[in-house]
Amino acid sequence: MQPVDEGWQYRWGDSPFLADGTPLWLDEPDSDKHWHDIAFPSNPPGRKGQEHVWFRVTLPEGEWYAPALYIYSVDIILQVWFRGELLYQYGTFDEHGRGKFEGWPWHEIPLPDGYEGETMYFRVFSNYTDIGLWGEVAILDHPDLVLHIVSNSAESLVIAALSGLIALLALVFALIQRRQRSFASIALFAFLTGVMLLAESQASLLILYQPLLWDYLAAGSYYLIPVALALLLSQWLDARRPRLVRWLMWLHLVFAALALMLALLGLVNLSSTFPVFDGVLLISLALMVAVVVRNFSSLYREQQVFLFTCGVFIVLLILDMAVAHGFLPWGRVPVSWGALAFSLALISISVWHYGKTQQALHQLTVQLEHKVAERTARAEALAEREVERSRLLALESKKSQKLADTIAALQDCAGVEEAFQPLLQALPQLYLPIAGCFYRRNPGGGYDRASLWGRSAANTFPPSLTQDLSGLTETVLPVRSQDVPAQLCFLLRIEPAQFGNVPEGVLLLERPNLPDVVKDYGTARVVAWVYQSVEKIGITLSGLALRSELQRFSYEDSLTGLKNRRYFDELFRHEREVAIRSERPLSLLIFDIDHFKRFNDSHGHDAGDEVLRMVGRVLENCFRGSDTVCRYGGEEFTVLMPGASREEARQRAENLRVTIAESQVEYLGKQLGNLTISAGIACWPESSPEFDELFRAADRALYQAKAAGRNRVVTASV
Ligand SMILES: Nc1nc2c(ncn2[C@@H]2O[C@H](COP(=O)(O)OP(=O)(O)OP(=O)(O)O)[C@@H](O)[C@H]2O)c(=O)[nH]1
Repeated sequence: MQPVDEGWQYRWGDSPFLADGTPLWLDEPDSDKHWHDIAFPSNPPGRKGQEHVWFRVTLPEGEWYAPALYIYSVDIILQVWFRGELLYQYGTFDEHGRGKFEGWPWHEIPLPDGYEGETMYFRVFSNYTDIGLWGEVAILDHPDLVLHIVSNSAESLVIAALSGLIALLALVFALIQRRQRSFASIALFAFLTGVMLLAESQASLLILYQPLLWDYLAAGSYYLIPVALALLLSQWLDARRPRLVRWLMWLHLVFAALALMLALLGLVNLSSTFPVFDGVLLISLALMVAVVVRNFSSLYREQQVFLFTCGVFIVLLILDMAVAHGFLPWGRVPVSWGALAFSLALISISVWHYGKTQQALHQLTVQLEHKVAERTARAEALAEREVERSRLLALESKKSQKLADTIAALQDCAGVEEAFQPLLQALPQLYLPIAGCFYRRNPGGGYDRASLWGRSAANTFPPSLTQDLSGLTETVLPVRSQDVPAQLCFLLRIEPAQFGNVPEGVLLLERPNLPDVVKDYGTARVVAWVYQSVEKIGITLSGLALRSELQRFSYEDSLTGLKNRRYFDELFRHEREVAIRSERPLSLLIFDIDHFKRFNDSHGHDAGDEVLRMVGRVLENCFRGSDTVCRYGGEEFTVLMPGASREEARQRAENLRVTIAESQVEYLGKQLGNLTISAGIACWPESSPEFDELFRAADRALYQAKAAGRNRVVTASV
């Protein structure tokens, strides 16, 4: 490639044309004074609003197969004259030599043989800020030119493709992610960058030779880049209400739409919108930079990196702009490198994010697995606990049923003594599988082992306990599962107790050994149940004791301790049946104390009571166990003697009479003399074949004894 960078001359204005269309300036004698030297055929000094300029150059020596003159770009339309002929034209010149902007393509002008040393003329029209050729002008072979173009553009094409790919990926993310708007803005930014790089690359014309179309695309994407940037910024700084940024976004959007529309309608030249845009861009970039700098610290690290690369990209764009407007000498500004930096930043951020996401996912998976394992274990424990709980409940309900049966059996008993038999039998069934032992109070006041159950219970529980139950601590509610002692002690109390408030029995149990899963609450529950069961048994036995006591009271004479009249009446009926059935005799003795009124009167009622008690004691000794002695009322007594004949009865009565007559009555240390009794006897069937007459017969005999002078026994005869 041979740069054409020497011998350039320019001449403001447009050449007049001969009738055959040849410009006069091509072959004007004495023309050198109109032509001025210039280092490069671009923007000659002293334009003063002129829209036409001519350049000429003498083509240098060179050896080429198919030489062509390569011009990077032209502002804005061009005719190339060589050897008096129009060799090349870009754009359409009207009769005034003016024309419309038709894009900024690169130009290849094939050179005829022997061009070396000859002068080439360039007629340029421009109503744009710049006028003239632009970039570089050089001679090279056609294939080399193609290669040159391709290699010039390779970088941009690759980066454009990369940007396109990123745009696509960001678009996909925008569709599937939550932070859609950010991704959509990044997609737009990357897409615009890609399009701009492709459209601005020289190779685009090799793909499709539509310079104006590519320029529209370049302009559109270029104009919209600040829109994407502002959009992104406004989203990232959403919390800070970046009104200025939004306003700039709308400004650029409206500008892009207006510029492209007006250019397409032919109302303005597309080229003339560039300087305006660049001016606006400079201002809005400065404002956006200010906003970013102010809020930089509130952004995420990746946003900062992204904005930093955007900044690099924008600086390159500004440099490119400065070159385009001639503020800087021509040189290729690596705008694509800015885009590359942007793409790489995005890729790195994505990779970093991916890594972080993977890491977070991994952690999440580990956490989830951990949680699942934890929950499974908890569920299993709960299930196990539930099984054990229902087992415990089933056992409890079985035992409660057993307790109910036991209580019912106890209630059927006539008294406490009788009740202890079924109770001792029931205890092992009530409390197993808890090993235990029940002690019953002995007459000496200590406690003897009465029932023992469960493995190793014999070694655990001693055969007896001392009266004071030393070494034992009574278990009382409430208990906490954690505090349950190794040995439990429950006292069985019966009210009213025969011996005051002393327990009638002691239940010792080992601590219930429950499965771990129910231990925390189950142990206390079982202990409470046992406690309540002992209480219930105690209450039941107390009921029995009370019942016996009441029964005793209803049949007993409280003064003498002998059976009373009610008892006598019932017994008499019973013995009557037995006697009739067994045909055994039944004798009845009725007696009363002689002149008891007199005794009472002379010694007092209390002394009389003592006499009655004394008679009671004598009676207990004078009769057999099978004979029943009753106080029939007042000072009148009866003795029922089953199986006793009349004679036997008489003898016992006589024995009684003598014993009483001989007994000294002593009251309050004073001897009160002797008393006598009178008695009447009747015997079935000897003295009274009619049973119903038996009592009356005995009574009559008593009356006869009284009448006969008292202190005697009269036997009723038939
Ligand atoms: N101290 C005492 N006196 C009683 C009790 N029950 C009845 N008496 C008395 O017993 C006396 C019975 O008197 P009577 O029925 O006249 O008979 P008596 O004086 O024993 O005369 P005879 O039977 O004819 O010998 C009355 O004075 C009653 O008050 C009692 O529980 N205690």
